[in-house]
Amino acid sequence: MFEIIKFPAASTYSDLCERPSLESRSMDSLIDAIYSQVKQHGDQALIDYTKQFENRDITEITYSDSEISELALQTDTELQEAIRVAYANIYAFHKSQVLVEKRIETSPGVVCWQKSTPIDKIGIYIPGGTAPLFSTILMLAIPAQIVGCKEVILCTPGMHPALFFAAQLCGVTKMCKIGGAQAIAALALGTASVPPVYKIFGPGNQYVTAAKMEANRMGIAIDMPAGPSEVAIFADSSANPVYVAADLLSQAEHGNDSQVILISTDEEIILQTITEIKNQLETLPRKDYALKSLDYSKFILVNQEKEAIDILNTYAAEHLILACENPEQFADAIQHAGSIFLGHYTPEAAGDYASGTNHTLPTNGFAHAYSGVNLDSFVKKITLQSITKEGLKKLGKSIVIMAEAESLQAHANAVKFRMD
Ligand SMILES: NC(=O)c1ccc[n+]([C@@H]2O[C@H](COP(=O)([O-])OP(=O)(O)OC[C@H]3O[C@@H](n4cnc5c(N)ncnc54)[C@H](O)[C@@H]3O)[C@@H](O)[C@H]2O)c1
Ligand SMILES: N[C@H](CO)Cc1c[nH]c[nH+]1
Ligand SMILES: [Zn+2]
Repeated sequence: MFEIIKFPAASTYSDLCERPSLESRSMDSLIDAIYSQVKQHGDQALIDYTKQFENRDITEITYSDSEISELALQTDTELQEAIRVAYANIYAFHKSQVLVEKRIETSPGVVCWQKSTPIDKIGIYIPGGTAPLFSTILMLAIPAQIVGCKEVILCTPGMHPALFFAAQLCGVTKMCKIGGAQAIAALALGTASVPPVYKIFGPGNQYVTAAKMEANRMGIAIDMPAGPSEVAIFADSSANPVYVAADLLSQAEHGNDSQVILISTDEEIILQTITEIKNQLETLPRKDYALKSLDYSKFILVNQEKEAIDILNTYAAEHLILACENPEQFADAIQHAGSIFLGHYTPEAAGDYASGTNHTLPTNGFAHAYSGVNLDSFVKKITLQSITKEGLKKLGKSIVIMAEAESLQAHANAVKFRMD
């Protein structure tokens, strides 16, 4: 579990960058069955699955407004204040991402621009199987609130009062008592109680992820194929092993299949971090999850920073912490990662909760192609253009030549007739 891999002697890039395998094939028939039951039996299927998978009895699918208010009020006042602090920072960072309209005259008399409009109906999944991740509500409902999504349907199997407090604060319009693949199927297909949505957001376990992929195959947009949480840390000799160990454990405690990786140019830092992990594990309530995911962890000793950079760019971590002397310079060399945390006082937990950035990020190497959730995830961008008679006269010749070369005479005519 705590074996040190000496790079490059012992391993190839692909060995080092391997993830815990996700059992997606074996899941297919379960997901098909869940979708087909939800399609046929609607709310009743949701009630039955909630009993079967969670041993929870529900009679209604949605919470009433008064239930939400009563449960929200049970949130500890100190926690309410902490959530408000996080809300303000997340709001400010996401508000700064609003599209500023720019009209570009691409050629004389030809003006093009973009506007963004909200996705009217979205579903947000908030994991609640083993930990009530109310912070994820802030990450998904605040941007939706900023852009003005009309309906925000939240599904969670969790019951923590802060889930209800955060949902109220962020203007969630409907809250459902359901979790797992059945909740995603309900958002995709719609039932009497759950409206079908255009896009589904949110992380979750392998059942949730597989159900989101199925929704995507049906033509419903999803934020990204999110999977088990992961963190990679680069630590040089300036790093503090107590902090590094705490950061690694902060992801390892998420779930059995989380993956944590430490890369260092200093063997002593790795050894001290391993000792610290063992110490800190002793008092962790979720020690069992952390221990399991440490099975997938890697401790890699490199000779120079360049090797670390190459490994990290191949791995494309969901979170990358740079516990080194020159984090800005190091970050400049990173091309693939979900979110980067610079310096000894920037733990990933800050971004998980309250610094302002979004914590819904691409895992499993998807950071090679996907961005994390941001304001753009909640809008569509519409392009607009306006051309004057003079503008069309000038540009028209090129359009006609291209249209005729593509054998599309009607396209050419649409321009020609206006030029004549
Ligand atoms: N990538 C990210 O941004 C991110 C963020 C936070 C959490 N996560 C991940 O989210 C996950 C949360 O998982 P969780 O399990 O705690 O909560 P969850 O809410 O995702 O899943 C719980 C649901 O799974 C369903 N389920 C459980 N066992 C089942 C079975 N045998 N068959 C069918 N359905 C079953 C149940 O319906 C239950 O409601 C973790 O893996 C964590 O790492 C990822
Ligand atoms: N680290 C998780 C994303 O991978 C997000 C989270 C929520 N709460 C704590 N952490
Ligand atoms: Zn976390």
